[in-house]
Amino acid sequence: MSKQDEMKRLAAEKAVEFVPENEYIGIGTGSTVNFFIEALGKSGKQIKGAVSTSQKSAELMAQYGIPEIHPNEAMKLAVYIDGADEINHSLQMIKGGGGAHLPEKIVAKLSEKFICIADESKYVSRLGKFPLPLEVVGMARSMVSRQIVKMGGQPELRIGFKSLHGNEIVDVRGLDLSQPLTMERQLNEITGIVENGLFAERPADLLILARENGVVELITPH
Ligand SMILES: O=C[C@H](O)[C@H](O)[C@H](O)COP(=O)(O)O
Repeated sequence: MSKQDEMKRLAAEKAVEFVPENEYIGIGTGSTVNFFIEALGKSGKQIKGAVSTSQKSAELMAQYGIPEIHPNEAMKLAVYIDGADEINHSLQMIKGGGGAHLPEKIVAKLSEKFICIADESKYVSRLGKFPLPLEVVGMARSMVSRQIVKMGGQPELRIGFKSLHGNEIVDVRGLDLSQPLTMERQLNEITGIVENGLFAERPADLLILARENGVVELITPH
């Protein structure tokens, strides 16, 4: 296992301690969350059910005997566990490297507590090195891209990729993300953008960060 995977596994295993029994929870998407699903399944912890944010996570949950529920069946989720592509010191994030940020944002907003699990390479003082994913309705792709260029960004279509809801993903570099909440709202006002990958309105409440030396830190927003 690579050093980075080892860190992801450590953070994911720690997160299992924060899962309450007999509650509904949310489970995100990605390589870090895959370790979490495995660790939760093997822990023997009993939950009422979990909302998943992708087909891949749902399949893995089934493999480990974790019961799935539809988001519309859950009034609220006790906790949501997910990874991030970047997370800053206020625990605001860029997500959507796997194109799952729309369901992830819905599940995050349904959850009382959002716990992000990550290796130390994801923890940054300023968001923006990782390209920001936009989920875009196909017929608006060019129109949205022109708008993004006017805002100073460089849009790039993720070729051959469709989101869970059949939309396209445009990855954007070069936007000024120094005010993540303002930018999150501004982008979602553009007609044709279904959702962007900034999580500033609903940041994480806790970051479980695994360091290369094997230390796992619990970080709250500051
Ligand atoms: O769309 C994908 C999600 O937002 C993931 O949480 C994010 O891309 C991090 O994935 P990974 O744990 O594979 O780095």
